[in-house]
Amino acid sequence: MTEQQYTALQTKLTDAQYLTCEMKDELAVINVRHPLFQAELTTQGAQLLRFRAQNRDWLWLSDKAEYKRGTSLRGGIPVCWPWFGDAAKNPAAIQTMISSDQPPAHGFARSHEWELRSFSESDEAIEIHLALAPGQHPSWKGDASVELNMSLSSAALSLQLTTTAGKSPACYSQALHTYFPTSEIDSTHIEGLSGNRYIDALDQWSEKTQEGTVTFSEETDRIYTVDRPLILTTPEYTMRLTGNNHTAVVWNPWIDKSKRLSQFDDGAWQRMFCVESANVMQDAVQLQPGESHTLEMRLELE
Ligand SMILES: O=P(O)(O)OC[C@H]1O[C@H](O)[C@H](O)[C@@H](O)[C@@H]1O
Repeated sequence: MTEQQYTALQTKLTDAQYLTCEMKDELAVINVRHPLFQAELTTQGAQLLRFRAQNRDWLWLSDKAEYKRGTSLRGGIPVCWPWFGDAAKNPAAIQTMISSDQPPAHGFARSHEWELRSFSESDEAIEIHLALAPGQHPSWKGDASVELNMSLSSAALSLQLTTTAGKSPACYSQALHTYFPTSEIDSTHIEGLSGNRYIDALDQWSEKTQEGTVTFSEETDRIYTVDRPLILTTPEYTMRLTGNNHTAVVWNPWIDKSKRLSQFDDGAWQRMFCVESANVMQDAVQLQPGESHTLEMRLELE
């Protein structure tokens, strides 16, 4: 973020009651200190890093997270857009939009600076609206724009990621890559996927069917078909995850991959898991010029 952008951010927040900003190492951070909940987000990537309400941390953030320009922080909710994961694994229509030989994993939105467009505050809730300006992304030929709305309250955390096609059609995949905390991965499970098809990225991308509850006992990297609310249970909490997406990625790096991950403690796989609200593979989005699509996700403690 340039000095000019940071000054603009400070000016926008001058009259805010519960929002302040500061520089943490290389990144601008917005702190939310509401009587009922607290949060922290970076304008880079429009990444929510922490959310605390009802005496619980709802998101996991790595102890080794680095506030560096051009790199997504490990934890919170990175925004993956306009492709998910390895670009080469995306549908052909998405790959043709990419103009780089070495496209970054999960697209570029998570490592680019976003702009705080507006916010609103009340006794119960705060809304924060951020946007990534179109036309400044060397690795992509598209001209679509993307905006993220965060709705924070003590009852629910909800995000809406809206893409609007420009003058040309848009085809993209995306995910709100949520990191959840747990004190014990062995006692953590996900309900709501039984009987659903999934692609196992760790078994040559073969298709399988989920039988019963999803538990973690090895490295896990799967793209599930979703058709109902997901219930996440850890020793500390039960959370309900809903949305309008038809795919979700479930991920835990387990022991070996943890050692290779950036900003990640070797033992951190025991204390986190990801359930990513996504539109990937067959659920990728196609828009005609001027059309919009919104990916919605909502979290509530049970
Ligand atoms: O390390 P990152 O680029 O942030 O990716 C972290 C993880 O994201 C997703 O869950 C993918 O399915 C995984 O294959 C990947 O390892």
